[in-house]
Amino acid sequence: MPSVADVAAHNSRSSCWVIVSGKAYDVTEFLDEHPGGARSILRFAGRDATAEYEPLHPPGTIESLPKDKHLGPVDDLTLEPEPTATTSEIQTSTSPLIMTTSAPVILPLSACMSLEDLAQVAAIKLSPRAAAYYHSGAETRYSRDRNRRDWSRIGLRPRVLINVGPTPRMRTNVMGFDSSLPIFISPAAHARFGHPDGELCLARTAARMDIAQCVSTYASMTAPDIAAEFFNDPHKRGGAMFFQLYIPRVKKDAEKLIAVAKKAGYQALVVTVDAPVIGKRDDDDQFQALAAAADGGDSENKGKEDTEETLPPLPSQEPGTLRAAHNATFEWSDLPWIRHCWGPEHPILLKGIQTAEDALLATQQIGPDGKRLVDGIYLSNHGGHQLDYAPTSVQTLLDIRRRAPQVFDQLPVYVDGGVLRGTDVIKALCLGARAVGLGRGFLYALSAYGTAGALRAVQILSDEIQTTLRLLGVADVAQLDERYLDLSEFGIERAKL
Ligand code: HEM
Ligand SMILES: Cc1cc2nc3c(=O)[nH]c(=O)nc-3n(C[C@H](O)[C@H](O)[C@H](O)COP(=O)(O)O)c2cc1C
Repeated sequence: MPSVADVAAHNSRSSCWVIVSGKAYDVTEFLDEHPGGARSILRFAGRDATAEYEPLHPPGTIESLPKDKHLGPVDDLTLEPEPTATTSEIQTSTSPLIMTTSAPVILPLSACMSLEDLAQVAAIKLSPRAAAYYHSGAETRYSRDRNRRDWSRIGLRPRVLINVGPTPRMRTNVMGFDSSLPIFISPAAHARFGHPDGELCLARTAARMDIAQCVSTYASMTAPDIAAEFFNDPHKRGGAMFFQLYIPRVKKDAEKLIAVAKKAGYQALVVTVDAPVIGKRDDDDQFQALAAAADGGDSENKGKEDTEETLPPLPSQEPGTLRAAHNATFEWSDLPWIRHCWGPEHPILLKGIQTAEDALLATQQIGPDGKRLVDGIYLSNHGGHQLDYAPTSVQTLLDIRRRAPQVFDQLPVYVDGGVLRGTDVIKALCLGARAVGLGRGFLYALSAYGTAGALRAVQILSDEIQTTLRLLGVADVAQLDERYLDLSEFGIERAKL
């Protein structure tokens, strides 16, 4: 049984032991294989890494190391774990607060009237590390910010004196599954950064509010545990469970992920195609660098000034890290392989389509059985996390409408990016989307108030969608179209009456 002192003696790249949940592991050989990069582990060489490791990795992750690397329980864990920079008040150069308030008051849930309110509570509650991760955007953050802005550049044109009845119809079909609302939960990694129940909060919300949840490959809980929470929820009214797949570098790993998702009962596969490499998010990278510096640098360079020799590589230059962990060779011709692994019964969506050209190509992918390989396209720029200056979903919707309008007749189109209001959802539907996903909206809601926060977010959106429909004079979301929009800010004028 190793002692804390034994572990502390293995504090370098040449011999690196860490403690996680009271047990010691030899991670020396694993360092260069770690998708989060060697440096993120080296910071904890010879120390307790639980606080950093735990919210990021699903249970069972470190247990998958070869058995001979399990060194057993640490016998004198009476020592207080060292505080690490994870919990300190590190702020990146852009201080990524979600929203600034002159007086940071935590609104009670009952007083949260919008998703912005929930985001404001989250901004106060989230650790700086989590705020950096959730709020970050690629490079100049242009795409992230434009996502939100573009919805506000579209005006609404209400028709009056129309009897829409007391409750306009909001139900729709999302990937073959009935949904109480034209919204769904976009896949987002690391929900346990925001709340200890992480993705389970969202699974309960999907089940109880009868909407779909798309679970990330990098969820902080296992895909089977999240699905079990959804399917066994005692208050379940409906909903659906989709699995989001990043194609890993090793094809066999993709096959394993798909097999696990199928076995767990996931009902649609959402293949993310905009991430052959992870985007350059300065806030995130800077946070990690500041945290390492606050800890005194990695064990080999502790206390030393940054010099040409000691300067750590940029995250993308570390071998095998997250930036390079995805399969950069995946292409259209691989879709039959994905369909083969996933099987014919359940739908496949491509997430991250950003041009009319690719939307059209998606409709043209035909399998050996003569059927379409893809059942829907999902327009997204990944919340501005991937390619900076990539188009917003509004721009891509307009691009498809102008250059390949037949796409809308051939495949259902889903969108996300910058959506926080019922009016945003309505605008997307008017432009031809079937349903709209929210990423940060749900991350902030669960970070603010766990399951109750996420449930509240759906209630708010439902209320806003319903109010908007009534004020527009529309009785059913299926009746929405471009006539209800003012697109003059995009240079699109209406024909004469
Ligand atoms: C015990 C010490 C460990 C620490 C401190 C640690 C830390 C981290 C950090 C900070 C990231 C996020 C990197 C980013 O988002 O930029 C990460 C990602 C990752 N780690 Fe670890 N890790 C540890 C062990 C492991 C082990 C043992 C495995 C697998 C056997 C693993 C698998 C992964 C994977 C797959 C990711 C990428 C997906 C994700 O972002 O969740 N990690 N890790
Ligand atoms: C913190 C965070 C994590 C994300 N993780 C994933 C992921 O694991 N897989 C994925 O396909 N998309 C991921 N996305 C992108 C979302 O699915 C979605 O496209 C985006 O959040 C929509 O923009 P919004 O956050 O403005 O709603 C993530 C986005 C954020 C903000």
